[in-house]
Amino acid sequence: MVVGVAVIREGKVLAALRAGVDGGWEFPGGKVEAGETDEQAAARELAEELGLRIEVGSSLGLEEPIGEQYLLRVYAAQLVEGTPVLHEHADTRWVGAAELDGLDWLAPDRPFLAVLRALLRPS
Ligand SMILES: Nc1nc2c([nH]c(=O)n2[C@H]2C[C@H](O)[C@@H](COP(=O)(O)OP(=O)(O)OP(=O)(O)O)O2)c(=O)[nH]1
Repeated sequence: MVVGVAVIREGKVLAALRAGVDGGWEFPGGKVEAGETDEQAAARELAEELGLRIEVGSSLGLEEPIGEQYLLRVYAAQLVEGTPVLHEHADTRWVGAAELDGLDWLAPDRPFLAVLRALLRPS
């Protein structure tokens, strides 16, 4: 299982740019380790990758395959403390609902965008 985290602050979500040839915009996070819950993995990865303290909330509800070995779940989270420090990513950006489709997301992430748009822009 891979967990991605949609950190939401003031109506925007934090997108992170994975560096390298297979790069693209993603939800920061990573693989869930043995003995860890999704939520623990999410909090650990956000501290390691970006130096952020978060409060992990609900899953966005979908699971999307990443290749043949992994599934991606994305969790909403609130920022408790910190500003993003780029330990592994090439860039980060706070993105509003209207700007979500303009980023070049990794393919497994795209189905989550509609759910996220509704969260960012409650009707
Ligand atoms: N973190 C993250 N990974 C994603 C997303 N979408 C997506 O396809 N992936 C892929 C990219 C990677 O192949 C894989 C995540 O692996 P990773 O290398 O970040 O995991 P990790 O931090 O635990 O690192 P490691 O096990 O390779 O040391 O999932 C996403 O939104 N967030």
